[in-house]
Amino acid sequence: MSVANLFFQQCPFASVASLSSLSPFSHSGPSLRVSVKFTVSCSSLASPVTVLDRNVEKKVAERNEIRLGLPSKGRMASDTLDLLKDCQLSVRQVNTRQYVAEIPQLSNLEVWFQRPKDIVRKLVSGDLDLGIVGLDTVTEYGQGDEDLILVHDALDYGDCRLSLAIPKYGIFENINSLRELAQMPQWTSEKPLRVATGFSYMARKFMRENGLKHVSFSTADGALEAAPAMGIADAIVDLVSSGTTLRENNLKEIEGGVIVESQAVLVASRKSLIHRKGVLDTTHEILERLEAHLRAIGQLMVTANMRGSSAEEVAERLLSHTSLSGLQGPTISPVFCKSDGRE
Ligand SMILES: Nc1ncnc2c1ncn2[C@@H]1O[C@H](COP(=O)(O)OP(=O)(O)OP(=O)(O)O)[C@@H](O)[C@H]1O
Ligand SMILES: O=P(O)(O)OC[C@H]1O[C@H](OP(=O)(O)OP(=O)(O)O)[C@H](O)[C@@H]1O
Repeated sequence: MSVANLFFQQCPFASVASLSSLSPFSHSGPSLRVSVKFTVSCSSLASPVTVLDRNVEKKVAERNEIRLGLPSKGRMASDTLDLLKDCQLSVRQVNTRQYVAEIPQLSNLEVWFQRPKDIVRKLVSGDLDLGIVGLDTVTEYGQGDEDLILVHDALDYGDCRLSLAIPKYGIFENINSLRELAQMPQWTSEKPLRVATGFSYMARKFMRENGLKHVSFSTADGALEAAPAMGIADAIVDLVSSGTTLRENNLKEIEGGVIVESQAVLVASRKSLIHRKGVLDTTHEILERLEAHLRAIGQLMVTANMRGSSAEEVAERLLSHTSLSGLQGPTISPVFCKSDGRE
Protein backbone atom coordinates (compact mmCIF):
# COMPACT_ATOMS: atom_id res chain seq x y z
CA MET A 1 0.00 0.00 0.00
CA SER A 2 1.35 3.44 -0.83
CA VAL A 3 1.99 5.87 1.99
CA ALA A 4 -0.51 8.34 0.56
CA ASN A 5 -3.20 5.67 0.41
CA LEU A 6 -2.43 4.86 3.99
CA PHE A 7 -3.11 8.51 4.83
CA PHE A 8 -6.46 8.45 3.25
CA GLN A 9 -7.46 5.22 4.98
CA GLN A 10 -6.50 6.69 8.30
CA CYS A 11 -8.00 10.06 7.56
CA PRO A 12 -11.74 10.26 6.87
CA PHE A 13 -11.68 14.02 6.37
CA ALA A 14 -13.83 16.15 8.59
CA SER A 15 -16.77 17.49 6.68
CA VAL A 16 -17.24 21.01 8.03
CA ALA A 17 -14.96 22.14 10.79
CA SER A 18 -15.52 25.86 10.91
CA LEU A 19 -18.63 27.89 11.06
CA SER A 20 -18.42 30.74 8.64
CA SER A 21 -21.62 32.45 9.65
CA LEU A 22 -24.37 32.40 12.21
CA SER A 23 -27.67 33.70 11.03
CA PRO A 24 -30.54 33.39 13.49
CA PHE A 25 -34.08 33.83 12.35
CA SER A 26 -37.40 33.33 14.09
CA HIS A 27 -40.87 32.25 13.17
CA SER A 28 -43.98 33.09 15.12
CA GLY A 29 -46.56 30.32 15.48
CA PRO A 30 -47.72 27.68 17.94
CA SER A 31 -46.08 27.02 21.26
CA LEU A 32 -43.06 24.73 20.66
CA ARG A 33 -39.66 26.43 20.36
CA VAL A 34 -37.00 24.35 18.71
CA SER A 35 -33.49 25.13 17.65
CA VAL A 36 -32.81 24.27 14.05
CA LYS A 37 -29.38 23.56 12.64
CA PHE A 38 -28.73 23.06 8.99
CA THR A 39 -25.79 23.36 6.66
CA VAL A 40 -25.77 24.97 3.26
CA SER A 41 -23.08 23.78 0.92
CA CYS A 42 -21.82 25.92 -1.94
CA SER A 43 -18.68 24.07 -2.98
CA SER A 44 -16.29 21.34 -2.00
CA LEU A 45 -12.67 20.86 -2.89
CA ALA A 46 -11.36 17.67 -4.39
CA SER A 47 -7.88 16.72 -3.28
CA PRO A 48 -6.36 14.04 -5.46
CA VAL A 49 -3.04 12.75 -4.28
CA THR A 50 -0.14 11.97 -6.55
CA VAL A 51 2.34 9.39 -5.47
CA LEU A 52 5.70 9.27 -7.10
CA ASP A 53 6.65 5.69 -6.53
CA ARG A 54 10.13 4.17 -6.45
CA ASN A 55 12.03 2.46 -3.70
CA VAL A 56 14.63 4.98 -2.69
CA GLU A 57 16.24 4.03 0.59
CA LYS A 58 18.06 7.05 1.95
CA LYS A 59 19.40 7.46 5.38
CA VAL A 60 17.15 9.37 7.76
CA ALA A 61 19.38 11.78 9.64
CA GLU A 62 19.95 11.30 13.34
CA ARG A 63 17.51 13.75 14.88
CA ASN A 64 14.28 13.40 16.80
CA GLU A 65 12.29 16.49 15.95
CA ILE A 66 10.06 16.74 12.89
CA ARG A 67 10.92 19.56 10.48
CA LEU A 68 8.46 21.51 8.33
CA GLY A 69 9.89 23.92 5.73
CA LEU A 70 7.93 27.09 4.97
CA PRO A 71 8.81 29.85 2.45
CA SER A 72 10.96 32.46 4.20
CA LYS A 73 10.03 35.31 1.88
CA GLY A 74 8.51 36.10 -1.48
CA ARG A 75 4.98 35.59 -2.73
CA MET A 76 4.25 32.38 -0.89
CA ALA A 77 5.44 33.43 2.57
CA SER A 78 2.55 35.37 4.07
CA ASP A 79 -0.17 33.35 2.31
CA THR A 80 1.32 30.18 3.79
CA LEU A 81 1.23 31.61 7.31
CA ASP A 82 -2.34 32.82 6.71
CA LEU A 83 -3.43 29.36 5.60
CA LEU A 84 -1.92 27.72 8.66
CA LYS A 85 -3.53 30.32 10.89
CA ASP A 86 -6.91 29.57 9.30
CA CYS A 87 -6.28 25.94 10.25
CA GLN A 88 -5.63 27.01 13.87
CA LEU A 89 -1.93 26.26 13.42
CA SER A 90 -0.22 29.43 14.59
CA VAL A 91 3.46 29.68 13.71
CA ARG A 92 5.40 31.20 16.63
CA GLN A 93 8.49 32.98 15.45
CA VAL A 94 10.59 34.84 17.99
CA ASN A 95 11.74 37.40 15.42
CA THR A 96 11.64 37.69 11.64
CA ARG A 97 15.41 37.23 11.29
CA GLN A 98 15.20 33.87 13.02
CA TYR A 99 14.71 30.97 10.69
CA VAL A 100 13.28 28.52 13.18
CA ALA A 101 9.85 28.63 14.79
CA GLU A 102 7.27 26.36 16.37
CA ILE A 103 3.60 25.50 16.05
CA PRO A 104 2.37 24.90 19.62
CA GLN A 105 -0.47 22.67 18.42
CA LEU A 106 2.01 20.23 16.84
CA SER A 107 4.36 18.77 19.39
CA ASN A 108 7.95 17.96 18.49
CA LEU A 109 7.68 19.99 15.29
CA GLU A 110 10.17 22.64 14.16
CA VAL A 111 9.31 25.11 11.42
CA TRP A 112 12.27 26.13 9.26
CA PHE A 113 11.91 29.18 7.03
CA GLN A 114 13.74 28.62 3.77
CA ARG A 115 13.65 29.76 0.13
CA PRO A 116 11.15 27.56 -1.75
CA LYS A 117 13.79 25.88 -3.91
CA ASP A 118 15.84 25.08 -0.79
CA ILE A 119 12.81 23.52 0.86
CA VAL A 120 12.65 21.03 -2.00
CA ARG A 121 16.40 20.41 -1.95
CA LYS A 122 16.29 19.82 1.82
CA LEU A 123 13.38 17.43 1.54
CA VAL A 124 15.43 15.44 -0.92
CA SER A 125 18.55 15.53 1.25
CA GLY A 126 16.58 14.51 4.37
CA ASP A 127 17.11 17.79 6.26
CA LEU A 128 13.37 18.52 6.17
CA ASP A 129 10.46 16.09 6.49
CA LEU A 130 7.59 18.25 5.23
CA GLY A 131 7.30 21.44 3.23
CA ILE A 132 4.84 23.86 1.65
CA VAL A 133 5.88 25.30 -1.73
CA GLY A 134 4.52 25.81 -5.25
CA LEU A 135 4.05 22.74 -7.44
CA ASP A 136 6.32 24.41 -10.03
CA THR A 137 9.16 24.46 -7.49
CA VAL A 138 8.68 20.83 -6.44
CA THR A 139 8.65 19.70 -10.04
CA GLU A 140 11.68 21.76 -11.06
CA TYR A 141 13.93 21.11 -8.08
CA GLY A 142 12.59 17.65 -7.19
CA GLN A 143 13.42 16.53 -10.74
CA GLY A 144 11.27 13.42 -10.50
CA ASP A 145 12.80 12.25 -7.20
CA GLU A 146 10.35 9.60 -6.08
CA ASP A 147 11.10 10.20 -2.44
CA LEU A 148 8.90 13.31 -2.71
CA ILE A 149 5.22 12.73 -2.08
CA LEU A 150 2.52 15.30 -2.78
CA VAL A 151 0.43 14.92 0.35
CA HIS A 152 -1.96 17.74 -0.66
CA ASP A 153 -1.78 19.11 -4.18
CA ALA A 154 -4.31 21.94 -4.05
CA LEU A 155 -3.88 24.37 -1.17
CA ASP A 156 -5.78 27.01 -3.09
CA TYR A 157 -3.26 29.87 -3.29
CA GLY A 158 -0.11 30.72 -5.25
CA ASP A 159 -1.90 30.00 -8.51
CA CYS A 160 0.19 30.45 -11.63
CA ARG A 161 1.33 28.48 -14.66
CA LEU A 162 4.71 27.76 -16.16
CA SER A 163 4.36 28.74 -19.79
CA LEU A 164 6.30 29.02 -22.99
CA ALA A 165 5.97 32.52 -24.46
CA ILE A 166 7.17 34.03 -27.73
CA PRO A 167 7.19 37.54 -29.21
CA LYS A 168 4.03 38.84 -30.86
CA TYR A 169 6.12 40.39 -33.62
CA GLY A 170 8.59 39.45 -36.36
CA ILE A 171 8.87 35.82 -37.43
CA PHE A 172 6.50 34.81 -34.60
CA GLU A 173 3.65 37.08 -35.65
CA ASN A 174 1.56 34.24 -37.11
CA ILE A 175 2.72 31.50 -34.76
CA ASN A 176 0.00 30.64 -32.30
CA SER A 177 0.62 27.04 -31.25
CA LEU A 178 3.43 24.82 -30.08
CA ARG A 179 2.99 22.69 -33.21
CA GLU A 180 3.46 25.73 -35.44
CA LEU A 181 6.53 26.75 -33.43
CA ALA A 182 8.03 23.26 -33.76
CA GLN A 183 7.42 23.27 -37.50
CA MET A 184 9.19 26.58 -38.18
CA PRO A 185 12.03 25.96 -40.65
CA GLN A 186 14.31 28.41 -38.86
CA TRP A 187 15.37 25.97 -36.11
CA THR A 188 18.38 23.84 -37.00
CA SER A 189 21.22 22.31 -35.01
CA GLU A 190 23.40 25.30 -36.01
CA LYS A 191 20.68 27.84 -35.19
CA PRO A 192 18.43 26.39 -32.49
CA LEU A 193 15.42 28.04 -30.84
CA ARG A 194 16.98 29.97 -27.95
CA VAL A 195 14.94 29.73 -24.75
CA ALA A 196 15.62 31.76 -21.60
CA THR A 197 14.30 30.18 -18.43
CA GLY A 198 14.83 29.69 -14.72
CA PHE A 199 13.16 26.28 -15.09
CA SER A 200 15.70 24.35 -17.18
CA TYR A 201 14.69 20.88 -16.00
CA MET A 202 11.01 21.25 -16.89
CA ALA A 203 11.65 23.31 -20.01
CA ARG A 204 14.08 20.74 -21.47
CA LYS A 205 11.74 17.86 -20.69
CA PHE A 206 8.78 19.70 -22.21
CA MET A 207 10.64 20.54 -25.43
CA ARG A 208 11.88 16.98 -25.76
CA GLU A 209 8.43 15.52 -25.19
CA ASN A 210 6.88 17.90 -27.72
CA GLY A 211 9.25 17.20 -30.55
CA LEU A 212 11.27 20.43 -30.48
CA LYS A 213 14.66 19.03 -31.35
CA HIS A 214 16.76 22.09 -31.97
CA VAL A 215 16.61 24.10 -28.76
CA SER A 216 19.26 25.78 -26.62
CA PHE A 217 18.74 27.16 -23.12
CA SER A 218 20.05 30.10 -21.17
CA THR A 219 19.19 30.99 -17.64
CA ALA A 220 18.61 34.12 -15.57
CA ASP A 221 17.22 34.82 -12.13
CA GLY A 222 14.60 37.39 -13.09
CA ALA A 223 13.23 39.79 -15.70
CA LEU A 224 13.26 36.99 -18.26
CA GLU A 225 10.60 38.76 -20.30
CA ALA A 226 13.28 41.22 -21.43
CA ALA A 227 15.40 38.52 -23.10
CA PRO A 228 13.66 38.44 -26.53
CA ALA A 229 13.68 42.24 -26.88
CA MET A 230 17.37 42.26 -25.90
CA GLY A 231 18.08 39.70 -28.62
CA ILE A 232 19.35 37.16 -26.07
CA ALA A 233 16.53 34.63 -26.64
CA ASP A 234 13.75 33.77 -29.08
CA ALA A 235 11.35 32.52 -26.43
CA ILE A 236 11.02 32.29 -22.66
CA VAL A 237 9.67 29.72 -20.21
CA ASP A 238 8.47 31.50 -17.08
CA LEU A 239 5.68 31.75 -14.53
CA VAL A 240 2.57 33.64 -15.54
CA SER A 241 -0.36 34.59 -13.37
CA SER A 242 -2.19 37.73 -14.55
CA GLY A 243 -0.32 37.83 -17.87
CA THR A 244 0.52 41.51 -17.41
CA THR A 245 4.30 41.09 -17.59
CA LEU A 246 4.06 39.18 -20.87
CA ARG A 247 1.70 41.76 -22.38
CA GLU A 248 3.90 44.66 -21.32
CA ASN A 249 6.86 43.02 -23.01
CA ASN A 250 5.05 42.25 -26.24
CA LEU A 251 5.08 38.50 -25.65
CA LYS A 252 2.29 35.93 -26.01
CA GLU A 253 1.47 32.45 -24.76
CA ILE A 254 0.65 29.86 -27.39
CA GLU A 255 -1.72 26.90 -27.62
CA GLY A 256 -0.16 23.83 -26.01
CA GLY A 257 2.51 25.95 -24.35
CA VAL A 258 1.51 25.51 -20.70
CA ILE A 259 4.06 23.26 -19.00
CA VAL A 260 2.49 23.07 -15.57
CA GLU A 261 -0.47 24.61 -13.74
CA SER A 262 0.79 25.39 -10.27
CA GLN A 263 -0.50 26.24 -6.82
CA ALA A 264 0.77 25.72 -3.28
CA VAL A 265 1.16 22.08 -2.23
CA LEU A 266 2.15 20.14 0.90
CA VAL A 267 5.07 17.83 0.17
CA ALA A 268 6.59 15.12 2.33
CA SER A 269 9.67 12.98 2.19
CA ARG A 270 8.66 9.35 1.81
CA LYS A 271 11.57 8.10 3.87
CA SER A 272 10.65 10.47 6.72
CA LEU A 273 7.03 9.32 6.63
CA ILE A 274 8.11 5.74 6.86
CA HIS A 275 11.13 5.91 9.13
CA ARG A 276 10.93 8.99 11.33
CA LYS A 277 8.82 8.62 14.45
CA GLY A 278 5.76 10.87 14.54
CA VAL A 279 5.98 12.24 10.97
CA LEU A 280 3.04 10.19 9.74
CA ASP A 281 0.82 11.29 12.64
CA THR A 282 1.85 14.93 12.31
CA THR A 283 1.22 14.85 8.56
CA HIS A 284 -2.16 13.28 9.22
CA GLU A 285 -2.99 16.07 11.69
CA ILE A 286 -1.92 18.86 9.29
CA LEU A 287 -3.77 17.22 6.41
CA GLU A 288 -6.98 16.88 8.39
CA ARG A 289 -6.87 20.53 9.37
CA LEU A 290 -6.10 21.66 5.83
CA GLU A 291 -8.87 19.54 4.35
CA ALA A 292 -11.39 20.68 6.92
CA HIS A 293 -10.51 24.32 6.28
CA LEU A 294 -10.50 24.01 2.48
CA ARG A 295 -13.76 22.10 2.43
CA ALA A 296 -15.39 24.65 4.70
CA ILE A 297 -14.70 27.44 2.20
CA GLY A 298 -18.07 28.32 0.73
CA GLN A 299 -20.03 26.35 3.31
CA LEU A 300 -22.16 27.83 6.05
CA MET A 301 -23.73 26.43 9.18
CA VAL A 302 -26.77 28.32 10.38
CA THR A 303 -28.23 27.92 13.88
CA ALA A 304 -31.62 29.45 14.56
CA ASN A 305 -34.69 29.17 16.79
CA MET A 306 -38.05 28.38 15.22
CA ARG A 307 -41.48 27.98 16.69
CA GLY A 308 -43.50 24.93 15.72
CA SER A 309 -45.94 22.34 17.10
CA SER A 310 -43.41 19.50 16.68
CA ALA A 311 -39.92 18.84 15.39
CA GLU A 312 -41.46 17.09 12.38
CA GLU A 313 -43.55 20.11 11.51
CA VAL A 314 -40.53 22.42 11.70
CA ALA A 315 -38.51 19.99 9.55
CA GLU A 316 -41.27 19.89 6.98
CA ARG A 317 -41.37 23.65 6.77
CA LEU A 318 -37.60 23.85 6.31
CA LEU A 319 -37.45 21.05 3.76
CA SER A 320 -40.02 22.84 1.65
CA HIS A 321 -37.43 25.61 1.06
CA THR A 322 -34.53 24.15 -0.94
CA SER A 323 -32.30 27.08 -0.02
CA LEU A 324 -32.78 26.29 3.70
CA SER A 325 -32.79 22.50 3.76
CA GLY A 326 -29.00 22.07 3.69
CA LEU A 327 -26.96 19.12 2.46
CA GLN A 328 -28.88 16.29 4.15
CA GLY A 329 -31.66 18.18 5.87
CA PRO A 330 -31.86 20.09 9.15
CA THR A 331 -30.85 18.88 12.61
CA ILE A 332 -33.66 19.82 14.99
CA SER A 333 -33.54 19.78 18.76
CA PRO A 334 -36.01 21.06 21.35
CA VAL A 335 -35.34 24.14 23.45
CA PHE A 336 -36.15 23.71 27.17
CA CYS A 337 -37.13 27.04 28.72
CA LYS A 338 -35.42 27.91 32.01
CA SER A 339 -38.52 29.50 33.57
CA ASP A 340 -41.02 26.63 33.61
CA GLY A 341 -39.10 23.62 32.30
CA ARG A 342 -41.50 23.37 29.37
CA GLU A 343 -40.34 23.16 25.80
N1 LIG B 1 3.19 35.53 -10.92
C1 LIG B 1 3.96 34.72 -10.25
N2 LIG B 1 5.27 34.74 -10.50
C2 LIG B 1 6.10 33.96 -9.81
N3 LIG B 1 5.69 33.08 -8.88
C3 LIG B 1 4.42 32.99 -8.62
C4 LIG B 1 3.48 33.81 -9.28
N4 LIG B 1 2.29 33.52 -8.80
C5 LIG B 1 2.45 32.56 -7.88
N5 LIG B 1 3.74 32.22 -7.77
C6 LIG B 1 4.27 31.18 -6.86
O1 LIG B 1 5.25 31.78 -5.99
C7 LIG B 1 6.48 31.09 -6.06
C8 LIG B 1 7.64 32.02 -6.18
O2 LIG B 1 7.72 32.87 -5.16
P1 LIG B 1 8.94 33.88 -5.16
O3 LIG B 1 9.29 34.28 -6.55
O4 LIG B 1 8.56 34.95 -4.27
O5 LIG B 1 10.03 33.02 -4.46
P2 LIG B 1 11.37 32.38 -4.92
O6 LIG B 1 11.14 31.02 -5.50
O7 LIG B 1 12.20 32.45 -3.70
O8 LIG B 1 11.90 33.27 -6.07
P3 LIG B 1 13.37 33.69 -6.39
O9 LIG B 1 14.29 32.71 -5.71
O10 LIG B 1 13.41 33.59 -7.89
O11 LIG B 1 13.45 35.07 -5.86
C9 LIG B 1 6.47 30.31 -7.33
O12 LIG B 1 7.27 29.15 -7.21
C10 LIG B 1 5.02 30.06 -7.59
O13 LIG B 1 4.66 28.83 -7.03
O1 LIG C 1 1.65 37.21 -15.06
P1 LIG C 1 2.10 38.21 -14.05
O2 LIG C 1 1.06 38.48 -13.02
O3 LIG C 1 2.59 39.47 -14.70
O4 LIG C 1 3.32 37.57 -13.23
C1 LIG C 1 4.41 37.01 -13.88
C2 LIG C 1 5.71 37.59 -13.44
O5 LIG C 1 5.85 37.44 -12.03
C3 LIG C 1 7.10 36.81 -11.78
O6 LIG C 1 8.12 37.69 -11.64
P2 LIG C 1 8.40 38.42 -10.26
O7 LIG C 1 7.45 39.51 -10.04
O8 LIG C 1 8.47 37.41 -9.17
O9 LIG C 1 9.81 39.04 -10.53
P3 LIG C 1 11.11 38.38 -11.15
O10 LIG C 1 11.06 38.69 -12.61
O11 LIG C 1 12.20 39.06 -10.44
O12 LIG C 1 11.08 36.89 -10.87
C4 LIG C 1 7.35 35.96 -13.01
O13 LIG C 1 8.72 35.63 -13.14
C5 LIG C 1 6.85 36.85 -14.10
O14 LIG C 1 7.83 37.75 -14.52
